[in-house]
Amino acid sequence: MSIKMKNVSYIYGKGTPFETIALDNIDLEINDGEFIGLIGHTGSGKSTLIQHMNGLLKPTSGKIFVDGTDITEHGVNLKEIRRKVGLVFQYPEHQLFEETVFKDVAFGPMNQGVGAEEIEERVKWALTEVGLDYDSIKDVSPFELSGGERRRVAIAGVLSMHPEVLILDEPTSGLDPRGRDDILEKIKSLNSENGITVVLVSHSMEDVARLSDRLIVMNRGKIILTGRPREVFKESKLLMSVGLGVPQMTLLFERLRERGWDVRDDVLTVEEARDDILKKVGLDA
Ligand SMILES: Nc1ncnc2c1ncn2[C@@H]1O[C@H](COP(=O)(O)OP(=O)(O)OP(=O)(O)O)[C@@H](O)[C@H]1O
Repeated sequence: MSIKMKNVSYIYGKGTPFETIALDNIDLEINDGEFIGLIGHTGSGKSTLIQHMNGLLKPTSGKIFVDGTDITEHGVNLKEIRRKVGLVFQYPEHQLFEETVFKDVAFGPMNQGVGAEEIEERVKWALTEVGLDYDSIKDVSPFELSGGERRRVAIAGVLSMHPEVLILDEPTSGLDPRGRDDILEKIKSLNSENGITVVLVSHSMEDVARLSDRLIVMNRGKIILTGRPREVFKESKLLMSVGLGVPQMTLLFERLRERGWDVRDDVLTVEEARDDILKKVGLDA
């Protein structure tokens, strides 16, 4: 399923002294089946952008088309759009509230009037997709689970709606390295095996470089760069100028060290650091 934005702007607190232009004339096209990595410095507009993709926020001006339907028009079935375009917020496990894992994952389809038998099938499928064992976890209270398991249950709660697009805002934050890799692998397979279009918001250059077909780089409410990871990382000076250079690379090196990699401390230039990153994520060919 495709998402298209035309001249989209969004202003928080319009007409007040706190007015902030969070999106500034965005033109964007996400194609069916793509895996998009959305990156940008804190406050660049990533969260605001993704909330426009399923109609949670309405643009101050501009148009948004989901599968050809203009979702900014009056009378559009936004409930159906939100089913098709699933949004996983940061720390989604904070929104778990039911007594059992089953009830939590079943909540969305139940609200849509899906029949009991199909709900059970969907819950089973969604929990399996995120790497949890249905039989042993379905009757457990989400509050008895580990942080990583709760995160998976929350993602399963969006998957049970059978979305065609899955948007995730920093789905790995706060997880340990193994938990992070495991969740990212599942997300990648939802894209490559099930054909779900994915938009992944991440501060990890390593993750987006490895997983995405295409990167979108935001700065101050604008898209300043888009392209295949290899093309985007070539623009090291531009990335540096918008605060996306050295700190992310430092983080990447820390992560690689955590995994026992022998990482040099003496990276002197951005170009060297970039080449190192490209090599480590296998994009140096
Ligand atoms: N509810 C709000 N009210 C007013 N201003 C807001 C609100 N939410 C975000 N902003 C402002 O809009 C701009 C874009 O914020 P947004 O949260 O979309 O950025 P982001 O790239 O997702 O940041 P982060 O990486 O920290 O999540 C920032 O200047 C932010 O301060």
